[in-house]
Amino acid sequence: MPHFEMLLAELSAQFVNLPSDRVDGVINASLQRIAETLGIDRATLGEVTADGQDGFVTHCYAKACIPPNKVQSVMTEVPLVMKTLFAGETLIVRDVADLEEATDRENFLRYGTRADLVFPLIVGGELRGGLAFSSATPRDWPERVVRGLRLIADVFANALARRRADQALRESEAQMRLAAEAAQVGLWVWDIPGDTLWGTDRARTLYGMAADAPVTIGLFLDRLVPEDRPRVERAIQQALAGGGTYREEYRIRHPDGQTRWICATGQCQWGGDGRPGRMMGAGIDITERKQAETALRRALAEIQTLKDQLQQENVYLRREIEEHQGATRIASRSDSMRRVLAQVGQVAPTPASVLITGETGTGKEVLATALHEASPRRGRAMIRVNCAAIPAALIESELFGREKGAYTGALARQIGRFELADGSTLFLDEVGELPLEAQAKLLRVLQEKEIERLGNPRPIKVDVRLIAATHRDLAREVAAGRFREDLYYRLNVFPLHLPPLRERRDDLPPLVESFVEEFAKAMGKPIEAVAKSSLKALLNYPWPGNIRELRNVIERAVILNSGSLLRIEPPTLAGHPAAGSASAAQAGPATLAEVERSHILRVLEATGWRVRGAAGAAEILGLKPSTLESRMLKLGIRRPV
Ligand SMILES: Nc1ncnc2c1ncn2[C@@H]1O[C@H](COP(=O)(O)OP(=O)(O)OP(=O)(O)O)[C@@H](O)[C@H]1O
Repeated sequence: MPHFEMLLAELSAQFVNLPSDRVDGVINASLQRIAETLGIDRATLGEVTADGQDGFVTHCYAKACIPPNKVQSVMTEVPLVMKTLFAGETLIVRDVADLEEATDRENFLRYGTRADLVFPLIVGGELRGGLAFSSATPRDWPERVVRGLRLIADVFANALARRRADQALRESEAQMRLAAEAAQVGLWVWDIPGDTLWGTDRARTLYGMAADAPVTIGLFLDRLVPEDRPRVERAIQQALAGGGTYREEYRIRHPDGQTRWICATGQCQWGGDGRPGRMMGAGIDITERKQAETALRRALAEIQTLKDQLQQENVYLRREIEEHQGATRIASRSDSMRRVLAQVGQVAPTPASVLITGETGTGKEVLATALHEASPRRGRAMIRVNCAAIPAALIESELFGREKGAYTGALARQIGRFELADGSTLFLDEVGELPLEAQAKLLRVLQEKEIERLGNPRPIKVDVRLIAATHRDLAREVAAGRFREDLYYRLNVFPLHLPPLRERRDDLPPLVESFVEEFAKAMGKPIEAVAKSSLKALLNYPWPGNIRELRNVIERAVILNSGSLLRIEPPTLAGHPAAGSASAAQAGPATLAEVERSHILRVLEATGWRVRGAAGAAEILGLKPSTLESRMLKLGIRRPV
């Protein structure tokens, strides 16, 4: 074989299985060998840009007599060459001086070229570049040389195409890796016949595998939490048996003892022999999601339990209320009470706020209960708050609730009474005792129909019907600056006044009858009637403690009575606490409430009715002033006027 053809055969052989990172070097060396063999001054390879619009020199060999070709834009510098190449043809120029195309001619001469041979580099029908052989003097290009160089041009074109494809693959692999890393996805490939598992760094971290240690499927299975293992093995078997895909969530126990939840997906690939060749897949750490799910499930279970409890409590409370109501059914016969009850009938179906006024013990709470029970909200329990019994500092959190940590000592979240009463009725007893700041908040709730828990400015909508009660003359309290006028008007939309018992003596007989029946039944006493003289005495007594006092008197009488006729002694006015000289001994055996009342009275008298401060009644009794005040209210103790 002639020398040139042998060279071409040798060069072509070098490109077989040539790693892509060596292609450039071998092309450069080949260009030099060809140029030297054929006595050519310069050999240049240019590649078309990715958009196919231009080209630039990428490989070049030049002898000393001719400078390397520095063409930057082949489109503008050698348009004729490019036109020929795009047509898929070879440009053969014996003497550049004969070229008609001036641009090409001038630029060829500028680069010291007098003769040129240019081959298109075509892959898959697409022009990828050009291979040019140049001479500093005019020369002929024999057919044998042209044929041989065209062959080598094809070899170069294919090598460059392979290098490009390799590069693109590597880039896309790098991008995928980057994306997988960014998404914290671990990629793995299981070579099934060789039983080796390859994984990205992330995958190794996920599965707790050392960076360089070889991994087999057995090692992976050993890492599984034992209860998850059979399920994962089954899923792998199914994928290998033909299912193809695999998706499982399982726990991996790391060598350092920690357990992580992993979600893995995989795809099986079969080899030419029809057997599973490899499985490729990805895994992500879902520990946090799983923990959140568990916490949510636990919370839901807790909510369910609480809901059940609440339902039970509700049933219990309703029964309690019904029983309680049975005992305090409103006994009345007087015209004034009938009028009040008629008003209750009118206002009950509406959502209007109601203000009940009346002396202590006249039955304000009983009336509020009756109103709620006659309203469309009767299906839910009425929520009660005694404003006098709650220390001023706590009243707001009691009414509106508070978030955990709203203030020092607020250890848990507290639902306020307004929220509890949502959809029902809130009974604010002793509303006149509400501190001014709490009054302002109450007014806002009534206007906006939403509350804000302490420590959380997010408003919560509530639908609450308000019934307020007070033994005070609120108009006077407003005048004295102790009660907000605007709140007073808001509450006083529908006022109900309960007259004292002394002004509705007609109610006394039914009340006596009702209490006697209640206590006789509760104590198992066979009482059939009340002595007429007793009834007369009761009617003559002014009842400063109102119905509560009457009830206590009857309770005591039933306790003391033996036989079927009940004798009731009304308290002597002189001995009445409100008269200021209580004497338990004088009144004979007394109920606990009476003993408590007379003791409080004695202390109050001794302190000149001073409740608060050093040596005040509260301090002597070892009670908080607010507690003492609320007890005084309950027991009907008032400073004599
Ligand atoms: N009309 C009535 N029929 C039967 N019992 C009544 C009636 N009115 C009041 N009572 C009873 O009298 C007692 C005092 O009533 P209640 O607590 O409703 O009064 P109050 O005006 O709210 O008192 P305070 O102002 O001290 O809170 C309760 O035991 C209640 O059951």
